[in-house]
Amino acid sequence: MIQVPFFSVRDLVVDYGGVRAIDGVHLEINKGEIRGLIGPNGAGKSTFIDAVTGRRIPTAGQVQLGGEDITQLAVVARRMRGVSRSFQRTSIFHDMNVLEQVFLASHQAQAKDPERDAVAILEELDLLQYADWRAGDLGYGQQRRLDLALALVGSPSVLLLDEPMAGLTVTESRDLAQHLKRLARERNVTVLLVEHDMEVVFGISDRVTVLELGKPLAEGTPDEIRANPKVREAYLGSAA
Ligand SMILES: Nc1ncnc2c1ncn2[C@@H]1O[C@H](COP(=O)(O)OP(=O)(O)OP(=O)(O)O)[C@@H](O)[C@H]1O
Repeated sequence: MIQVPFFSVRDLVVDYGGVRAIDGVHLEINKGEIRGLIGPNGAGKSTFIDAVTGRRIPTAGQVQLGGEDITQLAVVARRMRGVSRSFQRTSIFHDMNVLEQVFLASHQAQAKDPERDAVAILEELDLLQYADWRAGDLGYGQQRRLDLALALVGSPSVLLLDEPMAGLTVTESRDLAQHLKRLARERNVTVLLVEHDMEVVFGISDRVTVLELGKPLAEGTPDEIRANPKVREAYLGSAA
């Protein structure tokens, strides 16, 4: 039996005026898979996430979810179909308390029972003990976990994470990575992880795609990508 990929992007092209930021990217991800997306600065990773989530309509190509073409849908319509994201910088509200903002986000995402959804997510991310804290009083590692909580409300089926470990210590990064891996498995979420911390990407991804100047350079298991001479030359350098 042929398995139809749960999530696919076909021949994607994205231009910013005269700059071609994504130039023919084709990518297929199975349900529940964690896919790492890496590449040097300016490779097009954030642009790729913007095009998949509807923040930027592509010049050409298609985005499909569960066989449905969602390329022309607006951000909110995609979120309702289960496409969620986090941003490079945290998008939390510092003056609002933790539970309140996860509850509101859950309500907005039209979860069946927003309060139950919010409490369950906070518990899974070890944040429930801070439920009545002002978010701005949390440590930075906890704030990034709150970011992940906000992206997980309403049980999305696809989660696109743009550098969720940015600014974290090594211990905090490893901790967030383990939470992410467990949540992806338990909730059967398909994850696209853009991250500069290679240990995290290689440690939790099922497969890794490498972009260079908007084009796909390589795809494979973490071991295959580590060993790929093209990738080592273009990106990982002698540190690989
Ligand atoms: N709003 C914009 N207007 C014009 N060009 C842009 C815009 N945003 C990004 N670009 C260009 O598109 C290309 C891809 O940028 P993008 O931010 O997607 O790369 P990235 O791989 O996410 O980089 P980084 O790792 O630094 O976040 C770069 O050449 C960048 O300069």
